[in-house]
Amino acid sequence: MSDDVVVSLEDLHVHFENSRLFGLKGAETVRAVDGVSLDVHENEVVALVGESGCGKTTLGKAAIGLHRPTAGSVRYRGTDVWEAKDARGLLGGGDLDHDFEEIRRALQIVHQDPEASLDANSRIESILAEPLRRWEPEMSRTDRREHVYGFLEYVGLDPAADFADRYPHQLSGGQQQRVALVRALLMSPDLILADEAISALDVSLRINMMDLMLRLQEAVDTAYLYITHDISNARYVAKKSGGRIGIMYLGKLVEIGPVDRVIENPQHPYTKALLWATPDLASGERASDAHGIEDAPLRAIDVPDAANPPAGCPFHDRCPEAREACTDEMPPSTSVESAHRTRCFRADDDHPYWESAPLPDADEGSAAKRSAGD
Ligand SMILES: Nc1ncnc2c1ncn2[C@@H]1O[C@H](COP(=O)(O)OP(=O)(O)OP(=O)(O)O)[C@@H](O)[C@H]1O
Repeated sequence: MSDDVVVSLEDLHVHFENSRLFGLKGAETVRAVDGVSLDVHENEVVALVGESGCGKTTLGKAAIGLHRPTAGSVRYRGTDVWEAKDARGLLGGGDLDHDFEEIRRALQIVHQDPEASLDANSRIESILAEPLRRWEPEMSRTDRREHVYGFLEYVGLDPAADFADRYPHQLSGGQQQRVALVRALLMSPDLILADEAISALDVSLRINMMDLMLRLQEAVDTAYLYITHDISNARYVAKKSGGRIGIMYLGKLVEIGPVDRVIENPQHPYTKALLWATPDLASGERASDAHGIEDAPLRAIDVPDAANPPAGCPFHDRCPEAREACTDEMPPSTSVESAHRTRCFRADDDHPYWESAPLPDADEGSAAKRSAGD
């Protein structure tokens, strides 16, 4: 992993004010992202996983400058993205190292639904030439076409001239997604937010698409923030690229680290629950077998309301290891081993957590086991 950080999130919060009952009962605040710090390095793949509504998309969009933080910061190579945006048009661009146009070009997105993201009324060649016209105005028409055709062939849309001449609806979902990927790559981005980029594709095409994304990543030197609700996919892309996996729960990044460490030595009880629930992508085995977990390691199945999360650690009401201490405050980010970090008191052997009482219906067996170990 390069030491150069492309995007840095520091104590990032993105909150939404939603009106309740059509405005009749005031507003509620959804803490979609609630205090996340994360650095994404050059050429790195960071796969973010979590249940629906945990804030993955909001975090990803904030990381590429599409959501303004409620608090905290998003920096591109050291420049505050929103300072750069607000400085647009100012004389000297606010004296920032990177202006907003440069940042916008450097941070790209590939959406879940490629058809919706491609202009239905334009041919593929025109869709792909447009960013080049904008960002490489010096490029001749012939060079632009050569560039576009080269990329189309590289992603398997061959003969390129044939695909270039089609409209998006004349392509399959997998072909559309490859066009969307090419469009992002033509900007020579530093980071691509791939938001559930394969989940709309047939299962049989998903591995091909993940492999293609990784091949392109190496070819054009970009980093990926890869968002998925499926830990098997996250593991696949992170493992193949030597990247990291981050686990989100109700707006918090509860665990992050190199893929093997997170998968083979999960620290957060929520990560263990996700692994338990997920059949292995390659072998079809449940990870639970590897961890020897017999029953679902959860006290409650339902995810709490994002507008009204439990106090303290938001996972405590589902966590089989929860104790009184977990109801008071959110655990800090604690290092388990070099780059592997978790936000759980259990990572700190000296934390008062170990002396506090297990919650009434928590898994007393595992709590007692730990006490005996002490
Ligand atoms: N523009 C918005 N206005 C109000 N609330 C929003 C907005 N966008 C997201 N939310 C809320 O913020 C929370 C996080 O949503 P987000 O889409 O980031 O989660 P996610 O993990 O990406 O979920 P999914 O996998 O279902 O897309 C959810 O409770 C969602 O309803």
